[in-house]
Amino acid sequence: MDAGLAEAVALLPEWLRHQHWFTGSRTGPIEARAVFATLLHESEPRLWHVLAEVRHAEGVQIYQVPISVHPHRADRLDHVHLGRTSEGHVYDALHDKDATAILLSHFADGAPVADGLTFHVQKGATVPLGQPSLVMPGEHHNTSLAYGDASMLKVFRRIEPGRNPDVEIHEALTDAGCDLVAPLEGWVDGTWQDPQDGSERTANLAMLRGYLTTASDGWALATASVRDLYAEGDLHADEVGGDFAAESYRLGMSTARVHETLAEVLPTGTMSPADLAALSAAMNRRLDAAVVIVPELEPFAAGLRAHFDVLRDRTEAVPVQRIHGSYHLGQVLRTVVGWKLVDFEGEVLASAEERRAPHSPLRDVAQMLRSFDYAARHLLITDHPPEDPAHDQIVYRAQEWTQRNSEAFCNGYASASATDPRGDLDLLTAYEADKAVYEVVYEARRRPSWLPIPLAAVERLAQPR
Ligand SMILES: Nc1ncnc2c1ncn2[C@@H]1O[C@H](COP(=O)(O)OP(=O)(O)O)[C@@H](O)[C@H]1O
Ligand SMILES: O=P(O)(O)O[C@H]1O[C@H](CO)[C@@H](O[C@H]2O[C@H](CO)[C@@H](O)[C@H](O)[C@H]2O)[C@H](O)[C@H]1O
Repeated sequence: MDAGLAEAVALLPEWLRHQHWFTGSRTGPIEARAVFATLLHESEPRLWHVLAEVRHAEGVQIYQVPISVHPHRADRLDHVHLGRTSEGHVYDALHDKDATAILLSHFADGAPVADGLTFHVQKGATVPLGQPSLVMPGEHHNTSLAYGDASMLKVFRRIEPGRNPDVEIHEALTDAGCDLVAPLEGWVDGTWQDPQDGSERTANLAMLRGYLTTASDGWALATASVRDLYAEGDLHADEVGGDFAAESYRLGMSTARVHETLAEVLPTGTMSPADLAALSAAMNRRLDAAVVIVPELEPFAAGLRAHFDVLRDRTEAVPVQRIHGSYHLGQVLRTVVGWKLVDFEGEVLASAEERRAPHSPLRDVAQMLRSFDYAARHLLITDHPPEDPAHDQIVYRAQEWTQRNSEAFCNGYASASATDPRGDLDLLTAYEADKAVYEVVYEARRRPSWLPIPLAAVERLAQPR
């Protein structure tokens, strides 16, 4: 391996430990080695495209880490400085505008860049050459670059062999003419040899899609509405200026339409009674594992199990299809022409196989209902903790807000679909309870101060209906 590259790869473990998108164990030793590296640019900045195999306390994962090397320290990149090697200073290339311009230029070339790295452009798409890139702010699981307001390049960080569901679903919906997502413009494929058994592996590494201008994310809009409600403690959700129910209704309609198109263009099937029993068992297993990680779940376990066990006794099959998979208010953007859905990658803690599997669309609906509950309750933690005299009143208002928006969402969904999601309340509730259990583990690991949100949901869901 190139000596300068080897020195740069040696800097990765300490840096990875602090990246939000690193899903491995942050404590204990981390080791990294390049399984695939391509020199994309020779002179300043030297640009390496690297796939690194990363070993940590909980396992082995592959991460995509493009790095740029400058002979002199670049002050503007101080926040993404990995360290120094004999060749110069090493940076996270995705924050380096010189490097990201080079990356984009490879789409325009339209030819394989090197062994195992191929940039594809969708027919009719324009690559926004010359537009400077900006990393999308926020704590995300990948790194997305906006090139002006023309296109957005999403660079997947954790790489798993096979098609990435985000690319697969954007391609299917774009080809179907669906205008409820940003249109797919291109993608990057990588092929490398598995370091364990030498077999060839291929994966989607990045995705170029149209930039949605005038977009506000659903979480920001919904929580602004909740803030309005909290400020008027005596008024109900339908009486305050920032009522969100009409948006929730429209979001329900857009969700139903995306589900309908996905069912038209991607494979569908059914969950037989035996499959439902297996789903019930899987939900119970997830709960068992979660109770070990978060013992506060224990008092509610029996109540939750009742929702999962109902699925075991079903006698009729349930239709399944590709769905969003990790649906929440942060995954929907409100533009002047309506709601758009983003990020079809599925749940970050789920396996690649689970993320590609077909499910009932009710799973997405249940997840969005959980998100309404999150939006309603998250300010309780910071602004109205239990010791605040207004706490109980605000909790009541939060429940009203959740109920109002959940109903509006389901009404909107039912108006645009042959199915009212409340028609199968048992399955909907089981999915909600399963997601709440997932959230308990997610928050315990990543945002412990938010743990009361899913714990309150678990407590509510554990009561008999
Ligand atoms: N096409 C787009 N146009 C404008 N903003 C977008 C677009 N796609 C995503 N975003 C914004 O970027 C954020 C990150 O994108 P997302 O696909 O969810 O990445 P991640 O999986 O890393 O969270 C989204 O929450 C959204 O606010
Ligand atoms: O966005 P991802 O697909 O990576 O999903 C993960 O992160 C989400 C948090 O950003 C997490 O969602 C949970 O918190 C949201 C508020 O931040 C809330 O709206 C969701 O309802 C709640 O589940 C998601 O669970 C996790 O997989």
